[in-house]
Amino acid sequence: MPTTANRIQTVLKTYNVDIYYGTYRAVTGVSMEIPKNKVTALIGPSGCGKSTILRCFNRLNDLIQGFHLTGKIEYLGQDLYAKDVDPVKVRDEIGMVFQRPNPFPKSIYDNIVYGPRIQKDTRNFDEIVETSLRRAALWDEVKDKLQESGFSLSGGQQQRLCIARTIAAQPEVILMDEPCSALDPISTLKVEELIHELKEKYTIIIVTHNMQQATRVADYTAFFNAEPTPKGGKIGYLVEYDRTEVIFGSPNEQATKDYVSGKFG
Ligand SMILES: Nc1ncnc2c1ncn2[C@@H]1O[C@H](COP(=O)(O)OP(=O)(O)OP(=O)(O)O)[C@@H](O)[C@H]1O
Repeated sequence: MPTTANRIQTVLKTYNVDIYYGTYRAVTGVSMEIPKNKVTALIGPSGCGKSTILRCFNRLNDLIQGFHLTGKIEYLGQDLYAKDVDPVKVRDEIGMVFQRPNPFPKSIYDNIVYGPRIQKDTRNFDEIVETSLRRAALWDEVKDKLQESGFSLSGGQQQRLCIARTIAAQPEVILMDEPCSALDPISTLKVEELIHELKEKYTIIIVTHNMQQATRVADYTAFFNAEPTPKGGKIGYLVEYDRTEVIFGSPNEQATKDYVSGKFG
């Protein structure tokens, strides 16, 4: 477990977190630590709360009416939900890449500098654009057409543009919610290679339905499951969290074994 590896620095830590939408408790009792400069995958059957948890890490659920959580989430040792924490700043430090590429209806260049412009960033914008696109492994493909629309790119390029846009805000953590589910196999491979490179500089948490993808990209994997509730709903919980090779090779829990061997999902 990441918890026992003293040398690994923890970036995010959850303490017995329960997450509610109104009176409905979607997720219960999640305690986990996210190690720095590693890729952590969240896997589990549909509805077990993977995206719900992911969105709590950058306070994106705040935008949903009725959302609240109990327990605690710490980011670099600070309470992420403390009253004086600005959720907009949190989202710069903990960026998000979504399932479907969502470039803004602007040029490639303006997509990248969108955040820095709002933040009144004093860095040189040309440099931000080049560095972010290079880190997202897209520079060579777009350097001669920076003023063209982000929509002129292929789906896979658009997703790398969105990753570059996230990088331009200088995040510490990048959250990815099924970032390859709308991409073809070759674009998927490129994004997976990129994830490998990005972890040198960033901490990555990825939700994926694709178990091969988890084994390819993740250092650690958290398996979530859901139990039916008496009221007919489902409640999600963390079953097992360990190094990816343990989760897929010799998990401790029977449910993990069954899930990773495809017995349910
Ligand atoms: N905005 C919302 N309002 C109310 N309930 C929600 C909302 N978002 C998610 N839920 C509920 O919370 C539970 C967990 O959903 P979530 O999307 O986090 O699961 P998931 O594991 O990511 O699922 P999937 O793999 O299908 O994307 C589900 O029962 C879902 O219906």
